[in-house]
Order: sequence, then C-alpha cells, then structure tokens
Amino acid sequence: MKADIVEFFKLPLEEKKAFAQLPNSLEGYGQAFVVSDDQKLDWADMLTLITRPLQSRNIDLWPAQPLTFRDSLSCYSMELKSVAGTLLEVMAKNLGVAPEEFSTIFQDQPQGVKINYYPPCPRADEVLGLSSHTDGTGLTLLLHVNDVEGLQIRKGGNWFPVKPLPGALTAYIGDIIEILSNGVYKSLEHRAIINLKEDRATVAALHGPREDSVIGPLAEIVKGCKPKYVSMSYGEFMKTYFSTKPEGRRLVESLML
Ligand SMILES: O=C(O)CCC(=O)C(=O)O
Ligand SMILES: [Fe+2]
Repeated sequence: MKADIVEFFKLPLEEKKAFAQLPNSLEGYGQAFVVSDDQKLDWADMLTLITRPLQSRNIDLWPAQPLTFRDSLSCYSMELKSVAGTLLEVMAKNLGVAPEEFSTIFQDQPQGVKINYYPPCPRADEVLGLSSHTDGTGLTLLLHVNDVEGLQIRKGGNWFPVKPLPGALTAYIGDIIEILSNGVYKSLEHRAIINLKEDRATVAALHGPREDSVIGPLAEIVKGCKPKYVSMSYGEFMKTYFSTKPEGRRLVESLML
C-alpha cells in the first residue's frame, strides 16, 4: 500500500487527474473543504476513496496506476476492518454498552480512506498541510506512509507532535463517537504541518456509522442524566460537517446542548 501510494503521487498531474473528484463530490483526487473561490487552500493533495461497504466502491476512481494499487487497497481495507472492529468492541465494553449497540451503528463497517500527500514547501511555516480540525467520523486509523513527522494534536491549548512509530497505526476518535458516548470519548483536534525539504504521505482510514443512523448520545450511556449533544440523522451531520471550513473543535462543540 505504502509503495503504491508513493508511486501514484509521483505520476504526472494529467494522469492523476484521470481519477479527479467529480463535481459536488469529495471522492477521488483533489482537495477537501473547498467552500469558496477565494479561500487559501491547505498545502496538500488528496485522494479520497470509499472502501466499505463493498457495494459503495466507485472503482473507476481507484487509481489504475500503479497496477497493484487496487489490490493493495482492497487488502489494506480488509485488515483495517478487523483492527477497527476490535477497537470498537473494546470501546463499547469500556462505555458499558452492549456490543450490539455499536455493531448496529457501525454495521458492515463503513470505511473510507483519505490519502494525503504533503509536498515540501520552502516557506513551510507559512502554510499548513491540513488546518486544525476534528474528523467527522467514528474512529480514524492513520498510517504514516514514510516516517516523516507532521501530525500535531492539541491538548490544553498547546500543540504536540505525534512521532510516527514503525509498524504502528495512530488511532484517534472522531466527532461521531464523541456524540454517541455523550462526551466520554473526546474527538481529537489535530492538524498537519509541512516540512521544508521532505515530503510526507499518510492514509487516514475513517470508520463511520451506517448511512441511515441517527447520531446522538446512546440511551444506555445517558441513562438518568442529560444528553449533552443534539441528535440528528447522519446525513444531516455530514451536510453540516462539510459545509464550513473546519476550525478545531468548533463543529462538534456547536452540537452541544
Ligand atoms: O496526515 C496527517 O497527519 C493527518 C491526516 C488527517 O488528519 C486527515 O486526513 O483527516
Ligand atoms: Fe483528520
């Protein structure tokens, strides 16, 4: 997977554009969070693909070059499913909810990958690879394609670098699990910075809920106390998530009661 990603981003722009996003869709090669023509874009190229459920795949947008790309992504997606499934099960247990509660919401384990390529920049301190945001998903499993640092997480108002560990995935919580858990798990504010001389690539595998889910604090967690977040359909949540430029935890906090 790592080798195929490196090869794909090395292709000439015209070849990559064969897999470009279609109008009004984020899937394919392009950018995310473009909400106006005069906005300053993040210093990154992205390839976003839906990987699960299998019938949701738009294989035409999966790179045909390098030749092994599609097979590599299929295998990688299957392995991720098993890691995410285990983590979700453990989280359900930790929250004291029946494992079925989570497995119904994450049934068939909807999954997408956002493959990020960050070229170096001679004025690295004046750009961001990805502006500060939280992921609009349940659980993210991040793969560092090379061992170049760039991910930063925010805690107590300060930014901390996350060092890539060889052979490890970086796991973090997105808005959906913060809401479902009524705030027991917190969605992680993070951003990616750019290096002067080294390029960097990552694969963020996003594990979200079933499309027909209602996203709100789980009854079993709220019990006698008050729900801390509004409930809405997942469709409505996604519309809200993608309609504004991300800014730290602003979106998830705007859904707090
Ligand atoms: O590339 C990184 O380090 C972070 C990627 C990320 O946050 C994302 O794709 O949502
Ligand atoms: Fe992210």
